[in-house]
Amino acid sequence: MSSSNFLEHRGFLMPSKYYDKDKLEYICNEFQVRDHDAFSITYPKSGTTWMQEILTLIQSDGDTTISHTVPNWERVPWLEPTLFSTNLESLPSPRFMSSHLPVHLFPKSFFTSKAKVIYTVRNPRDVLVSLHYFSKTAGFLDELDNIEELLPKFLKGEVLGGSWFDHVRGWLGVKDQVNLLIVTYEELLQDLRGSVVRICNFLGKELNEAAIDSVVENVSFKNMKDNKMSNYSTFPKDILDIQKSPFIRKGISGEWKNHFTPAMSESFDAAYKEAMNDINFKFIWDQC
Ligand SMILES: Nc1ncnc2c1ncn2[C@@H]1O[C@H](COP(=O)(O)OS(=O)(=O)O)[C@@H](OP(=O)(O)O)[C@H]1O
Repeated sequence: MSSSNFLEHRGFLMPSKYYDKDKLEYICNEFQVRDHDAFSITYPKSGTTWMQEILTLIQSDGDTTISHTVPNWERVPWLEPTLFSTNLESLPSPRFMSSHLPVHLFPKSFFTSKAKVIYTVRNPRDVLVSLHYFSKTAGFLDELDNIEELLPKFLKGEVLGGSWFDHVRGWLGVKDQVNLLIVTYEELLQDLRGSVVRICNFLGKELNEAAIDSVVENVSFKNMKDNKMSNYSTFPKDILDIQKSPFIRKGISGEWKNHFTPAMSESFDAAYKEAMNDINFKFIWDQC
């Protein structure tokens, strides 16, 4: 992943083709968040697309018409890239939007609003593996054959999204000051129904049992993999070529164990411990 592919803006690294500083500054300083907005925020490869699907189906009371006819990037449109054309300002409330932004670049108006953030986090070891496969798919990333080469770059934050540690620490740092729900990818895997109910409660959205059943069924790995409006098969191939590696690829936790050597694991653990030492929050993967 050559650094020349990236735009670096105040610690945030994104493909220079699809991000620019002016837009990032506009989003941070001028974008007007509304009280009824809800944002899905993620570090890349942490469950973004999964959460987009969950939010779409919650918003439609489990009706699949939209999730089967409108691509995910239009259903829960992106805040910061220049790649997509949705005019967020003209969308009616309540708006559901997606973002990879670190907290220090997020719209300032959010912090004085009643808007909500769902922050989805995933074991960074699995994020790294997922990113490795994504680099085969994404035309804007240099493919790295070897996860071993990617690991030091990931630990230094020289990858898509910048530093995982800074991203997670930043959002955790405001969790008691704003309307923020932390959801882990691993919780979604372990208890999808319970997680959907928790998200509904957070959003103040009442769904009956049948609607919840429909959300859970339609956001399953298999159904999303088969859904052309979620699996990126309709996306321009020069940007994402899912023939090279599927976007909805494996969908499990703990895959890192098949890819990390003991030395890689040791170096990851040491960096993790140092960066997350003073965080007063235990993730599910911290217990094992
Ligand atoms: N329904 C469902 N169930 C389980 N896992 C799922 C699901 N949908 C997406 N995924 C997995 O999420 C990974 C992609 O992450 P993101 O959507 O955050 O990628 S991106 O940041 O938008 O590029 C990627 O993970 P890996 O399989 O580990 O590569 C996807 O397979």
